[in-house]
Amino acid sequence: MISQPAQKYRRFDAIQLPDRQWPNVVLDKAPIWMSTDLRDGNQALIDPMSVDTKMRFFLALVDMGFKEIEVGFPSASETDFNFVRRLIEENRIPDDVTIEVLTQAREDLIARTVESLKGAKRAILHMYNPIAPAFREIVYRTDKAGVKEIAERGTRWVKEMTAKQPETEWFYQYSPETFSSAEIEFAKEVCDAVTAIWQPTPDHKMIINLPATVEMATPNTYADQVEWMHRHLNNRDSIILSVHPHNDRGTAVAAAELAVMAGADRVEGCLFGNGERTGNVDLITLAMNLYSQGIHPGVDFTQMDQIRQLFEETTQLPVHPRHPYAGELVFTAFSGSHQDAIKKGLAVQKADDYWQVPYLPIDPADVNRSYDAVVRVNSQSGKGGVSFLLQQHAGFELPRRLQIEFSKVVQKVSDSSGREINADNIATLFDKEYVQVNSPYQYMGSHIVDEESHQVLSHVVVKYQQQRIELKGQGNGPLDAVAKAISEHIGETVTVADYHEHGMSAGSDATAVSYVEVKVGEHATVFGVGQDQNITTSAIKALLNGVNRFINGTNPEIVENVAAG
Ligand SMILES: CC(=O)SCCNC(=O)CCNC(=O)[C@H](O)C(C)(C)COP(=O)(O)OP(=O)(O)OC[C@H]1O[C@@H](n2cnc3c(N)ncnc32)[C@H](O)[C@@H]1OP(=O)(O)O
Ligand SMILES: CC(C)C(=O)C(=O)O
Repeated sequence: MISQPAQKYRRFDAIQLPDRQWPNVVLDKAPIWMSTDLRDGNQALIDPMSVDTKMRFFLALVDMGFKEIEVGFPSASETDFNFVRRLIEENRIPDDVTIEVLTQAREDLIARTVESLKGAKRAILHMYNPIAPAFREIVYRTDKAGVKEIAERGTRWVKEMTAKQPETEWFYQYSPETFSSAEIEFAKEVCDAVTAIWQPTPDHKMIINLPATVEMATPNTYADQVEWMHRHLNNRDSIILSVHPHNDRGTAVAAAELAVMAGADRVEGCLFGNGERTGNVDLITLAMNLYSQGIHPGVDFTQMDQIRQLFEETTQLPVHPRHPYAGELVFTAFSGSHQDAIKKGLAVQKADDYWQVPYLPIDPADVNRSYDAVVRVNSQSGKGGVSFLLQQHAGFELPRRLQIEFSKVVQKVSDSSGREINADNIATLFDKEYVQVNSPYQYMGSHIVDEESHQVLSHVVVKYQQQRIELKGQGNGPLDAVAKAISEHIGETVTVADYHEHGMSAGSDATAVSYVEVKVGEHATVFGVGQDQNITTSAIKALLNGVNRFINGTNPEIVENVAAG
């Protein structure tokens, strides 16, 4: 980069439109969409699509609900010509879909284009020629009158040649290419001249398409240009005003949205923003932005993952994992506070209420993504994410303090590996840490006697140092009685600080899970978790597991005491 960019680059001169109306417009319906994936998208690929690949893409676009599809540049290559022929001859174009093809304003190319469409029921013939100063001077070496004449002459050829194929219902689209950098009055002059030749009517409109062939300025500047044309074009009621934003400055989506507010009826673009250089405007983001505001876009991206796969296979281009609405990671939260808010939001979100889950602009289920993928855990995650995954994948509903305790266990593992830890690993870690803790006390069986005095007698058989021993205790409930029995054996008072339980699944396989927070002497509490078909047994196991964890982890000298008998 140079230190004085002003010596090399000029500021773009915005048009003057002080009475602009578009900032106050609220969008309440979708524009007409035109997919140019098979033309502008295709011409930008390293390896352009074959006829078969184009057919696969075309049929997918039809399934998504696109009604206007630019299928190629048939005068440019045999592939595109043959593709158009196949579409027509194999009757692949549904009655409510109109195909479009592009041509330069050259007689031979227009003739070949019209020939490619023989037998089509309906077609949009799209002709373009550049009109901006740099193109006039550098590419055409002509003046304004020269490029206007190219547009007029081309339109006359299109009119004459299409008239000779009356079995097709023809629609004409004209693009003053490089509109974004052209003098606005001159753009109008050329478009009006073309319109005067074609003579559209309100019942049979033509399309005037205003390309930001290269995105030149901020989106509000493009919106001003579009509003100016919308207000000044002749025969506006006979014109479908279309926009074709490119993404050179990374603001094509905003430019398209503001352009529609400024009066555009139609938007041309590509899936995932494919197209020349930095791409055409991304139709998926545009449509989903409308959807997220409660406006149905008229195209359907429910099968988002399949659409992404189709796109990647046919274009050989990867979709960025952060691509709005579609990327692999866009419904995923790693960070603790996000996970916490999402988990709470999902828990209270009602199916028939307005969507308001924090951090998720739309319901992932609407694009066939599952909640499972929403929360992912690494060293930036907190208790919310960990317990959400454990609940989703293994059914455990941890009490709050256990959530806090276990998330530290998970964080230790993810911190030391430096990697994401998935739901299966979390479930395994939980099982190992809290449930399968069979030493020094391994539960073998129990006998609980409920006396009339409301005192409970427990006899718990455990395996301890390779031997079966029986621990006996008396308390005012089964857990209390077992706690007393263990207290006696380890020589420290064991109490139950907190207790939670829930069922794990319905039917004959139903098991109960118990979470017992154990306090030994004056030490900090620890949790144990037990699972069993019998709820009392699950609670006793949880208590033993808590004591085992305490002995193993917190207080090794008790192990020695216990071992010494
Ligand atoms: C912004 C866009 O995306 S526009 C679409 C761009 N897409 C494509 O170009 C893909 C397909 N194109 C092609 O394969 C080729 O350009 C072809 C086959 C159509 C034509 O190829 P060629 O005849 O070799 O011409 P080429 O494309 O190089 O064009 C150069 C000539 O056409 C003229 N020309 C370029 N665009 C246009 C136009 N829209 N209308 C009229 N003439 C044009 C140029 O001034 C130049 O004329 P010159 O030879 O007298 O100097
Ligand atoms: C042909 C036109 C519409 C085009 O692709 C562009 O200007 O980007």
